[in-house]
Amino acid sequence: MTKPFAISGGDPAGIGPEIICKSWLERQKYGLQPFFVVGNFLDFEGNSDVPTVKISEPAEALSKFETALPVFHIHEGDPAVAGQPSLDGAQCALHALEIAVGLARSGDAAAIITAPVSKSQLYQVGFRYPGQTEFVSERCGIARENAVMMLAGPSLRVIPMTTHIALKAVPPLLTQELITARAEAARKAMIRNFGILQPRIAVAGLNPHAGEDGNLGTEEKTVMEPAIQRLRKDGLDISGPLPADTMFHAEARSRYDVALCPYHDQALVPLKTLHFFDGVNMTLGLPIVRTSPDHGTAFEIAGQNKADPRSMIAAIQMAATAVENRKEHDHRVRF
Ligand SMILES: NC(=O)C1=CN([C@@H]2O[C@H](COP(=O)(O)OP(=O)(O)OC[C@H]3O[C@@H](n4cnc5c(N)ncnc54)[C@H](O)[C@@H]3O)[C@@H](O)[C@H]2O)C=CC1
Ligand SMILES: NCC(=O)COP(=O)(O)O
Repeated sequence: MTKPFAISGGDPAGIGPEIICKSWLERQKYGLQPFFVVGNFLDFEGNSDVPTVKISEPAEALSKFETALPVFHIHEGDPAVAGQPSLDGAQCALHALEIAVGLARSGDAAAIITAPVSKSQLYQVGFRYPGQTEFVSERCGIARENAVMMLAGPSLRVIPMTTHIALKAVPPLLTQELITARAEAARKAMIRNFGILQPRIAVAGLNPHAGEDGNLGTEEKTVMEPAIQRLRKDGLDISGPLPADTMFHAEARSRYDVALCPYHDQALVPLKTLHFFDGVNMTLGLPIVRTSPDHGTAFEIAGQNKADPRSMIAAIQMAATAVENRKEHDHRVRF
């Protein structure tokens, strides 16, 4: 590994600084690649007993990482007050995200790991994206509607085919084109990021009991089945639409590598139930590697030394896995 990872600091009033500092403390135990954090130096200096060092070039992180947490200082301002989000903190989070993506795009960072942001705080400072997934995708030249979110833990990977939208907006968006695009993205992502050369994809139905043969909703018959059949003809190992209530127990999970779900909570409820403390959010289809812990800012416990860093550690580890696998498997995938 010749380039360090960039971690965008997230909302500085949340648990981001704490889980980043704790991850640095655990760097040897978990064999973490060198990383640096992008944010306001003051939010990390004195945040805990972790030594910090200001860097002005990402490459400096490589030599400094063993003895201190390297901070790429990009935002002037007072340090945030833990648990009290502010507009200045939201600006800092947004600025850090922008810079970190740029460093990954330019190749100065080997990957980007994003600490949690508060979407409602970001919306107050002009952020116009559903989430970081769409922001990072657009910065990489991919239209936001083509951004693909995946959450993954040791025993489950899920892709919500629609993300941060109201439930009533889901059925009109669930088209054959969307299912096809998400399935193709899933297939490529399994190969290039995880080295799963023949990925098995399962698709959850939209309605209870996957529509009960058209009696509890028709989207399965009119939209989902035709899309899945065509994908199967094209050579994908894809099953469904499956009743969502019975596809997440252990034996069912052993039959697929990734599950596509029509809407956010259908995917994230099983994932966070199984893997809240070691789940990772990864954006698929990007020229760069972007991962994130699966949880949010947890303002109510910020600054109290209660935050569990394992999801952040898993996000750093998954980024390293993806970087390595891409070297070996990217040539297998046509973009
Ligand atoms: N990747 C991201 O940037 C994400 C950001 N969010 C944002 O986070 C904010 C808060 O969202 P919530 O729904 O409350 O979810 P949350 O994940 O921040 O908190 C849910 C519950 O889990 C606890 N928790 C979360 N992370 C923890 C950790 N590492 N260790 C110990 N306890 C932890 C919290 O204290 C709370 O009880 C929202 O503004 C949302 O937009 C939510 C999910 C992901
Ligand atoms: N529910 C997942 C989540 O909020 C993460 O979103 P993103 O900001 O990574 O797009």
